[in-house]
Amino acid sequence: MTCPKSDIPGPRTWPIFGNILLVSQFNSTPKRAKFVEDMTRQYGPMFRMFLGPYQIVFVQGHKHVLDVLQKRGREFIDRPTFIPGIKLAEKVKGGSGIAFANGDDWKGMRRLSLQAMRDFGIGKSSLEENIFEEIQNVADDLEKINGAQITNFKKMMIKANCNVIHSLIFGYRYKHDNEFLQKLIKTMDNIFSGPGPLSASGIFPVLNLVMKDNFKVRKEGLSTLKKYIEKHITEHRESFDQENIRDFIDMYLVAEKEESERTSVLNPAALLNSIIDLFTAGTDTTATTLDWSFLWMIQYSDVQKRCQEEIRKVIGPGRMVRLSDRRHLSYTEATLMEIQRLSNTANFTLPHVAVCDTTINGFKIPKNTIIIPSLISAHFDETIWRDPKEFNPGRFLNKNNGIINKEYLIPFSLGPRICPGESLARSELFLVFSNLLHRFEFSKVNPDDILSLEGITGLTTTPSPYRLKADLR
Ligand code: HEM
Repeated sequence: MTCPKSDIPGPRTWPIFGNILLVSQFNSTPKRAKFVEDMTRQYGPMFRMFLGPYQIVFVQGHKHVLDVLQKRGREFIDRPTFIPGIKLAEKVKGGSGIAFANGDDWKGMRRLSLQAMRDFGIGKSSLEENIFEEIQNVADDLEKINGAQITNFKKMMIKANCNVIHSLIFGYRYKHDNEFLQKLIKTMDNIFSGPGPLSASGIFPVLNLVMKDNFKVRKEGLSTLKKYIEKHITEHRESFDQENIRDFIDMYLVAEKEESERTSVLNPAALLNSIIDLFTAGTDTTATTLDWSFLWMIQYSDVQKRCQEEIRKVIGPGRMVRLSDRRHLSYTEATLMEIQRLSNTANFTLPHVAVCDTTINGFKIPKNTIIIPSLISAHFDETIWRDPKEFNPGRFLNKNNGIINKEYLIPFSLGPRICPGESLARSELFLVFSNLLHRFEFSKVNPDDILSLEGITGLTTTPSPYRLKADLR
């Protein structure tokens, strides 16, 4: 047995501050992947930085990411709720929900949200019907402007996704031109525009004066969303009928009743914060992935044509593509997989933390070390993928047109903290993508338009601004 190596490579640290400027740069740069690439060139694929007293270790490459998230996922299961960036955000919210909760609180609300997605969503026709309604609304809008330039396609996708989650949680949707829907989306934008969990100004508040870490905007966004959710919870309590469970809130009310005799982890603050998490984690991620999808399709029109040809053959004219068609639409499925591999809407997972003294790749990892597994590094790992930077849906297909290499694609992370919205997101991605391709031809506004396929990082990684047009087929 070899002794663990003690010092993980990393930049020189300063007393008290550690590497605060570098961590801030990581936190706020629109080119996060490039920042990590540069650090990797200097220090190797596993490197560390210090945010004040807190050590942050970046883990890269498929093998080590898999080890940390899945094989030994229990050793890195928690979130670093002790760091000020998270503490502050939780204080504004007034408690924790799912994404930044640990222990029994996390387990209780995560279980309930998974159950909600099972009961109201995945595999149930009601979810499919909800998504169809959203697709119809988007298609109507596209038809109205048939062939005209669209500069903010994501906005259309956000409305649709926001409604799907809204129906799941509150039991109803908005028309796409409804003023409340616009306000809700703006509120979520404000929440996303705030600093990430590794914010340095969370540790040294004086930095708020010089940094762009805008807690104020996030605070206002969270407080507006809280009021909105509270109003719905009150209305649900008043109209609750055990025989007619309408949505996630009703499901919580049932669980609350059943558990009230015992010590329960379910409480109104946990419900409120879990709804905030489902909303914020679920809307932007899926919409951004769809935004990426159509960008790839106008760049690779040959792939678009092949998907459309497959859909035409399997579905024919006159009906929508359904989830049950997925297994017959392998090329379309493989295309979506390749889009997710290259787009990396989430470049990294949320921060994890070592719950005990342990090791990664032979390096000593003391308890409470913050771990940032890189999903993008696993998707570009040359030991797994041939020509990883190339767009090639064929890498997910065998010669019989069957799906392969699924296990290496990890946009939703892996292990105990794997995204609980994965099935919902995959259903939405497939239905929206295939049905819109079935009805419209997407293309560059001008064939000479040069598209950037480099992402801009905020809390998610979005495409650089682009324009496209959609013509009825
Ligand atoms: C394409 C869409 C999506 C992508 C790429 C995505 C990706 C991720 C990733 C990478 C994580 C972090 C996992 C980790 O830290 O190891 C995560 C967590 C999470 N996601 Fe998603 N997600 C998507 C859609 C959704 C949807 C639709 C929902 C809910 C309706 C959702 C809810 C959550 C929640 C609540 C967490 C925190 C889980 C926990 O801490 O236990 N996500 N997601």
